[in-house]
Amino acid sequence: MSLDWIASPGRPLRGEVTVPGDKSISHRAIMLAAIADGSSRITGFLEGEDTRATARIFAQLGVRIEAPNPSERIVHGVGMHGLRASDAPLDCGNAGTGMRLLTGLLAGQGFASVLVGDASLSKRPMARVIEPLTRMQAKIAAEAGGLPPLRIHASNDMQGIDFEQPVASAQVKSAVLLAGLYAQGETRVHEPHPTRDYTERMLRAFGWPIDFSPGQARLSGGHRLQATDVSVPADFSSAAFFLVAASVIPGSELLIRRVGMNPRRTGLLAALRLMGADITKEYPGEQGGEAVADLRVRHASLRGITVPEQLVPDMIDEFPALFVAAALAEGRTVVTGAAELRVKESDRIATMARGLAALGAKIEETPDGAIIEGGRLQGGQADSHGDHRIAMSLAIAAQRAAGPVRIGDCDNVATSFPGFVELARSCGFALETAASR
Ligand SMILES: O=C(O)C1=C[C@@H](OP(=O)(O)O)[C@@H](O)[C@H](O)C1
Ligand SMILES: C=C(OP(=O)(O)O)C(=O)O
Repeated sequence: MSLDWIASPGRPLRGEVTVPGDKSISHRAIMLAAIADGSSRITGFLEGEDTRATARIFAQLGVRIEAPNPSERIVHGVGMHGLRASDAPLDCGNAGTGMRLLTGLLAGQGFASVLVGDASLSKRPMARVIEPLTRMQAKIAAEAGGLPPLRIHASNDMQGIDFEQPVASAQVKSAVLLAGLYAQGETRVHEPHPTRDYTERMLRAFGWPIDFSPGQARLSGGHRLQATDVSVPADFSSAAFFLVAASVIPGSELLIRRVGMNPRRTGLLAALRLMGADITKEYPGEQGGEAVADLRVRHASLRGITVPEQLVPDMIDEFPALFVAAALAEGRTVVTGAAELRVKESDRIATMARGLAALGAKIEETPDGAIIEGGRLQGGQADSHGDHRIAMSLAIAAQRAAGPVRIGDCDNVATSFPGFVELARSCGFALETAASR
């Protein structure tokens, strides 16, 4: 039985919130710690379904992982060649990041693996990783159309490549770099636009020689990783829902604590500020080698903008929330260059267009974005299509609707944001859960 949410017009948001650990960093921390020499302690680990699936997979591959406390893992690394075959398929759940990065990491092992996922992940394109990995001599079979399950055969003769990436994707870049650890010679990746660089930064933290700058990365195979402790900052993408919610609900003022501020993640901050948002950065610092800050957000009257295309990769997961801000702003917002949204957990252009239209918004889909006329929202029914970010975005929209909104199929929020309902309520959201009808 799945869960619906009933979200109602809310009161001003007030107080302080701390959102869970970064999903991208948590996946990578488990992966690198698993193939390092020695034991690594991960703190701030995201207890989400996606990252727990990745941890479970490494346990299946013979890595001992302890969980002494919530959000903490001790990973007893088995070294570069210590992973062992699993008889059972490796279930990545809902996680594109898990599946794509694991495909790269497992491509150069001396044993075969099968990667599977849930209904949503089973529809997501994997050819984008299979193609470069095949050029590196990996042997990977997919279903028709390059879809999961992926059957990865043993390969002991991976070769480095010089890869010109057609789409800006940190997952594809990371898959190629992780395969490059096991390849002979040099692996180079060039991106059409810089994307999040967590794999590169974490490889360096684990002692692997790597050269990288925005838009390019280069490493050679044949080294080893040394265990290190990883302190995971709070996920900007989870903070994003509170940034938008407090911006659009009159009378709100929220403080969001110690949020990861890697510039490849904070495009939404720039977009919201262009719209007139009142968000200030306080106490900038560092956590686990990443920039962090407290973010203070106060309600402001937002106006529509044309979202600069160069911001798109830096806010790729934040468009569902941005669409809500746009639907409540004065004037027109235009999004272009964001066709990647169509191959996420759902087609996020279509699901947001449908969801917001059901609440009376004027929103027109385009092949690579949307045109949204700001205005008023009404109550009604909207479906998240099992997509965590759509569910949370619609819950924000409902805080400004004229009546309650029933949001269908919200279980998957636990993939990235366990505890969202409780945290949202604690600062003023009107949000109830109910069994699906
Ligand atoms: O590398 C990562 O951790 C991620 C990269 C992005 O995907 P793409 O690489 O497909 O753009 C993002 O949407 C996803 O949530 C996490
Ligand atoms: C796209 C996302 O994640 P993934 O690709 O890992 O499923 C997301 O969290 O918005």
